[in-house]
Amino acid sequence: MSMIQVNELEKSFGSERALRGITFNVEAGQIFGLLGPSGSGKTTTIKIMTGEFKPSGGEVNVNSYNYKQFAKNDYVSSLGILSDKSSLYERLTVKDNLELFRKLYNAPKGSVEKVLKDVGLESEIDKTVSKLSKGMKQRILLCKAVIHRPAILFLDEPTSALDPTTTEKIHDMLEELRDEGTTILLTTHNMDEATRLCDKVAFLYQGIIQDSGAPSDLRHKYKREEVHITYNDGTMKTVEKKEENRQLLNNVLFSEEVADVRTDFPTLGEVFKKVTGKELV
Ligand SMILES: Nc1ncnc2c1ncn2[C@@H]1O[C@H](COP(=O)(O)OP(=O)(O)OP(=O)(O)O)[C@@H](O)[C@H]1O
Repeated sequence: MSMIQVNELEKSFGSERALRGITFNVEAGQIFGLLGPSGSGKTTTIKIMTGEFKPSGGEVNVNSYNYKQFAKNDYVSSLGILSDKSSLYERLTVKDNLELFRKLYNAPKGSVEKVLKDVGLESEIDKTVSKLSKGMKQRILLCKAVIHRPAILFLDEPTSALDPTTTEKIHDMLEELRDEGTTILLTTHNMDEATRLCDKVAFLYQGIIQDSGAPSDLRHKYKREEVHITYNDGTMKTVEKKEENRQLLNNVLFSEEVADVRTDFPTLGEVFKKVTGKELV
């Protein structure tokens, strides 16, 4: 079942076309990654789905709601949102912050303790937010976004500028949420994150989806059919993997003169560069 359906979506700001007709679907229980460099339209796409921006053209349906219904309370309460605008009350404790949101969303008692345990911060429950590290605050923001167990989670760069340990903890939590059936749409610049987490990604560049698919399918699609051979004397040779070289390549595997044989399997970052001509930074 498709949880998110985006069809020929357009968004212009004055004469600037931030989104130029993008189309994609996200299935229920998938983690979908929108990947693109700064200014490619990732945040604009999320803001349309959270009801902050109106589309200039095209169609968007999320969880059976059409974008014209995105201001409805029951739509809004089915979402969890983490963006650079998400914030906490710095002078309140972690518990008081999360209790506020628990009550706002009518989540059951005990949800605060449970969600803090999920991110490994149960021991910080009585700490004042201003005394937490940046990585801890980000994990508490994620707690705030998921305290009511939303059906859909929108995450705008959830791990940017976080250390590897915190990033790992956030990834574990997102995988758990996915396993519980939450549909997650995230934006990232981080290709390792996308490769590890996403069931499907879309490469967004200049407001256009340049290609999309499962990370491993995209890596296979754009791999070069070449074999790099290094001989014992240090010389190297690149041979195209095609029928007329079959005998040569078969022999290489058993040759005593060959030190190393390598094929190209590009990273998702290399695929992005191949498709868009641009580094994903
Ligand atoms: N409120 C706005 N008013 C005018 N232009 C905007 C507005 N929001 C976004 N834009 C423009 O739309 C384009 C896409 O911006 P967007 O924020 O969606 O990019 P992004 O991919 O999320 O970038 P980043 O990775 O830097 O967050 C940019 O050219 C930006 O200047």
